[in-house]
Amino acid sequence: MGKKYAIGIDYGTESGRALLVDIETGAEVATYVTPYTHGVIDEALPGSGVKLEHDWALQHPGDYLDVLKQSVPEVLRMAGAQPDDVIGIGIDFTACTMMPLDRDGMPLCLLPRWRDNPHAWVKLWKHHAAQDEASRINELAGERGEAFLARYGGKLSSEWMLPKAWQILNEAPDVYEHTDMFMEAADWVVMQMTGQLVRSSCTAGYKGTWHKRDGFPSQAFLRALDARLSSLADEKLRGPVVPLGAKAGELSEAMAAAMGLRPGTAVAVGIIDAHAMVPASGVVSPGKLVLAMGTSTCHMLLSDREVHAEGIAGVVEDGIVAGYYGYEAGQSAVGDIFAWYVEEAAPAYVKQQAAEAGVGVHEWLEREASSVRPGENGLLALDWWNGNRSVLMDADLSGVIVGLTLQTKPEHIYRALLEATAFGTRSIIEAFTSGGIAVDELYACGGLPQRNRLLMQIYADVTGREIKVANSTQTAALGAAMFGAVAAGAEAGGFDSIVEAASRMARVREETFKPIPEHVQVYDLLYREYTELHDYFGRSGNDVLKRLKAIKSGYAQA
Ligand SMILES: Nc1ncnc2c1ncn2[C@@H]1O[C@H](COP(=O)(O)OP(=O)(O)O)[C@@H](O)[C@H]1O
Ligand SMILES: O=C(CO)[C@@H](O)[C@@H](O)COP(=O)(O)O
Repeated sequence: MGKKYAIGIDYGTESGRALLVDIETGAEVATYVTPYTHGVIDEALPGSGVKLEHDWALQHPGDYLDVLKQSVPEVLRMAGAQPDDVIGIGIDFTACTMMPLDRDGMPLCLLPRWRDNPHAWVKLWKHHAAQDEASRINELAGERGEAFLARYGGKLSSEWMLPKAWQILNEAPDVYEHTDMFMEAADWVVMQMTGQLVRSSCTAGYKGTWHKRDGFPSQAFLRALDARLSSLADEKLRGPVVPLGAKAGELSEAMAAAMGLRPGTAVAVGIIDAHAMVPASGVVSPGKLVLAMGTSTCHMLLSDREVHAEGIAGVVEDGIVAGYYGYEAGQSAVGDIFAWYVEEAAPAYVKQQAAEAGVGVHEWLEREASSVRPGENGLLALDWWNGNRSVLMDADLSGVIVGLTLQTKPEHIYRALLEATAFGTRSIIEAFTSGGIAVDELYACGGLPQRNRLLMQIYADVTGREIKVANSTQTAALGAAMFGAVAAGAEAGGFDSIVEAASRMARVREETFKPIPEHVQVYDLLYREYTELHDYFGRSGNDVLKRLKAIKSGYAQA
């Protein structure tokens, strides 16, 4: 029998990547990235040029289909694989990345009547303009003692489905009215491939406030929020919610032709990108915190107990691996903060010296920052460049750096930003442990661990824990491919469970990052200061960040 492959397609923030994986060995045979033509739309709509307000982040659904049509044939070509060799496809996606569809499943933004209306477009996970709606949902759910709230750490994020759908209703009631269904992009792409309306229990559970036994928030709650919302769950979020690991359907004739695959190939239920990385890091049992580190960081943990605590962005039964409660927490910006510094704030001489040294700006800054000892830069930063998703769950917060002097150098600031994200991760670990969920080991995956060794050493030093690193550089795509192999099933040459797939296809590197005791000591002191600053700016010690935002928003509305 010839080789059998699964394809994983990872839909990130800026691009989509297909990965062809050998099912027998987990070897990553070929990978191809298709950048989204329209990227992240955060200033003006393509075509019409309609301006967007602060905190908006949209995408073009056509870009997702381009990934299927370009990246998939390309990996087959690169590997010299035949369509019959591919037994399953899985996709992972950023979430909550949602869109309004008409009765034919067409995204409204693709229809001439709606394309000039920003609310007709895909709202990307980091669209943060629904904070008012999120705050009101949290307030009312708290007053009514709604059971769902506790599963989301006491606060829904403005990134989640409910605030985003309500923002559409508030600001564009005609778009809301015309919407037949709201759908996660992950589910929409699966529907394009298979023709089946299937909602993933992972996206619905973490981002749609859906629960295995209780379903979506009740009609009574939705009505109390806004009478016009009362049928949201029954109508616009309708459709079967299907568990992870299941087959969503089979590749249609038309899509098989477009993707260069065999019609009937098994297609898995979609999964959130970060969550796909858990089994792809070899983690299928409790106590192992997985840090999916990229543009943002998501922290995932399995447990056999359900607890509710501040700082846990979501707990979903069977949400990652069947049989366990899957916990998620997260930082809305990590790599994005470093990118901001490199692109917007690093002085020209840094870029010039990096170019002269023949290295990238990140690499140059990493090298310079490596010779700064912990605490030596005299700086401390709060990692809220894109708001705070755990522990405070507040998109209106913004970044802070204290301790700047005339002697401060770019590498000092860069290091302070790396450290700030590590402190943010430590506060999430402490939220888990003080909530009663054990964190015994740390696993890192995603794009960052492979790119920045200093960052990983700082994480080991700040957390005081050894960090294992997933072997794959495309952890999310590997996880998606593993789910594709499970959707195909053992009879077709795949697997019957994700646990089996992980034992065959996933592994960690031999090298780990170990904490350096002297660094740990200094970072313990600095973490105490971080916590002070965190509570001062984040827990109403001083609302200056919100007042600044209000003044800024005044200009946007003028
Ligand atoms: N050497 C580096 N050091 C720190 N951050 C980096 C480095 N190279 C890239 N980044 C950041 O990593 C992020 C991309 O991470 P990746 O995991 O590839 O993407 P995504 O999270 O969208 O899937 C970007 O925000 C980028 O700025
Ligand atoms: O919110 C989640 C997962 O819950 C992610 O999709 C989101 O943070 C985006 O992740 P990336 O950093 O772009 O991989």
